[in-house]
Amino acid sequence: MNNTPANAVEVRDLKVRRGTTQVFDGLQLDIPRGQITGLLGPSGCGKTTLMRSIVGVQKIDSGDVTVLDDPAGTSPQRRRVAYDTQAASVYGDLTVSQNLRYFARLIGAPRSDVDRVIGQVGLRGHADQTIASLSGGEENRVSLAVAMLGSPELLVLDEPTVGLDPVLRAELWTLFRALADGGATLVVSSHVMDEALRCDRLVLMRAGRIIADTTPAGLLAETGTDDPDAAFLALVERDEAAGHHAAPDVDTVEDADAEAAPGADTTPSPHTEPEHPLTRRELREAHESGEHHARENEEGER
Ligand SMILES: Nc1ncnc2c1ncn2[C@@H]1O[C@H](COP(=O)(O)OP(=O)(O)OP(=O)(O)O)[C@@H](O)[C@H]1O
Repeated sequence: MNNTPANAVEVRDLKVRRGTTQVFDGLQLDIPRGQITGLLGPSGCGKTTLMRSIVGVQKIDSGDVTVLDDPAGTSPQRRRVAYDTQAASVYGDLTVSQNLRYFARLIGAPRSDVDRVIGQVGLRGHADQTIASLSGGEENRVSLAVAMLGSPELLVLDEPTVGLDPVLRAELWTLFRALADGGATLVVSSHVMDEALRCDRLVLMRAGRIIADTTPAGLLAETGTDDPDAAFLALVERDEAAGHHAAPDVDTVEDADAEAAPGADTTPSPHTEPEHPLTRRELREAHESGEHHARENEEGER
C-alpha cells in the first residue's frame, strides 16, 4: 500500500454493497492533497457511496479507506473533514446565522468563522432569514457554509452547485479554487461536465468503476475533443467496447432504510436525510445524545 503523504485519501480494494447492489468490487483510488478532484459520472455510478466511504459513514464490506493518514471515520477526522451532502442538513426554523453559530459552537470553530462563511457563500443579505424562507439553492449554500466552518482540511461536497444559476455556480467554483489555493483538498461531485474543466483532477466513474483518472487537459487530449460531454461519451463507448456492463446489478432498493445506523436520528424532516448522515450532523447528535458516533462506522448498515 502506498502511504505517500501527498495523498489526502487512499482507497484500496474497496468493496461496498448497498442493499443487494454491489456498488464497488475492489475500487482503488488516490486523491492528492491541496487539489480539487472532480467525481463525475452518471446517476447511480457510485459517487455518493464513494463520498460516504471517504467521510466514514458508509459500511464497507472490505478494503481500506485512509483519510489524512488515518482510517476513514475515526475521531481525529471529525474536525478535519467536512461533508456537504446533497440534502441540506440545517434547521428550518433557525436563521442562517443562528444555524451557523450553532454548528460553529459544536465543532469548536471560532465565532468569526460565521460571518466569513456566510460572506463566502454569498448569503450576507439573507443572514437573518430562517432557512424555511430560503430558496432551495440558498438553503444548499447554507449547508455548504456549515461545511466550511473551522476551515477543514478536506471538504467532500456532493453536487454543491446543483440548482444554481450559472453566475452563482461560477462564484462557487471561484471559492473552491481559493480554498484549494489555501491548502484545502476538495472532492466535488457533479453531473455537469463543463464543471469538470474547473477541477485539477478528474475521476470519471461508471457503474462502480473508475474509467478515467486524469486531468481536464488529459481528458480532452486523450479523446481528441474540446467538448467535455463528448469526451465523457467517448470514454463510455471505449468502456463498453471493452465489454464492461452499463450498470451494476440492481435488484431492489427496498432496504434503503436499513442503512441508518443504530441510534441514528431517523426522524423524517425536510432538512435532514437519514440515509446520508452529515459529519457535522453526527457531531450535533453526539452532542445531543452524549454518545460518540464513531461507532456508527463499526455497526453501520444492517
Ligand atoms: N440505500 C440503498 N439501498 C440499496 N441500494 C442503494 C442505496 N443507495 C444507493 N444504492 C444503489 O447504489 C448505487 C450507487 O448509488 P450512489 O448514490 O452512490 O450513486 P451516485 O453516483 O451518487 O448517483 P447520483 O448522481 O444520482 O446521486 C446505485 O445503483 C443505487 O441504486
